[in-house]
Amino acid sequence: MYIVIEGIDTAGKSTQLDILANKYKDAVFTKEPGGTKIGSKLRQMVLGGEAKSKLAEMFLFLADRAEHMQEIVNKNKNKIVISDRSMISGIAYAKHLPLDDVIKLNLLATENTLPSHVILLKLSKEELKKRLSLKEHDSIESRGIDYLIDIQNRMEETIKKLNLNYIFIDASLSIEKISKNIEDFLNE
Ligand SMILES: Nc1ncnc2c1ncn2[C@@H]1O[C@H](COP(=O)(O)OP(=O)(O)O)[C@@H](O)[C@H]1O
Ligand SMILES: Cc1cn([C@H]2C[C@H](O)[C@@H](COP(=O)(O)OP(=O)(O)O)O2)c(=O)[nH]c1=O
Repeated sequence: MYIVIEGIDTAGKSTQLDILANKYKDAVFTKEPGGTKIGSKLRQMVLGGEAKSKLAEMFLFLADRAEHMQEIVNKNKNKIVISDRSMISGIAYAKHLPLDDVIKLNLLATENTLPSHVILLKLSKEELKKRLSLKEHDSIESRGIDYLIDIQNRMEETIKKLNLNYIFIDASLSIEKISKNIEDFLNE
């Protein structure tokens, strides 16, 4: 199983991953960007906002993704792998490029491996505003509310287009309800 949890910043991914970590003690928990040795360097570079070119930024994420796929996901095929973000973020955040082109680049980076289960936590604009106001922003988050809602829509579109096995969950439900929905989905 290769399970990914997706959602824009503050959707509640880390909160649900903490709960999953208690339930799936033998699973491999990982993240993009930054799940590998070189990935942690790429993460620092990309989230620090050093890249002036949007294309350069996307290729840094793609380099991270290729290494992560080979070293973490593919090397643990006999285990449950649960990842904070995936190619779905990669495709959705590369908003300046046509969806089909970015999908092709991402499939190249992942050697066509797709997640077996996708959990998308979806925020309303109002809830997103509330949550962002409580948080210190990195260079990507500080691009704004409408930007992030657009990304969320692109995540939905990507998941449907790739024909993935998914659940969309209202991220403003209680933490317990969300966790129950996730559990039911993974046990289907
Ligand atoms: N279901 C929820 N209802 C209300 N607040 C939540 C919920 N899930 C998470 N939060 C809060 O929202 C903020 C962002 O959650 P977090 O899990 O860090 O999101 P992400 O990892 O997606 O950025 C945190 O302050 C967290 O406590
Ligand atoms: C995986 C990925 C993330 N991102 C963005 C989404 C986030 O704003 C940021 C890093 O995500 P994340 O690790 O969720 O940050 P945080 O620790 O602050 O929750 O990078 C992309 O732009 N492209 C990508 O391919």
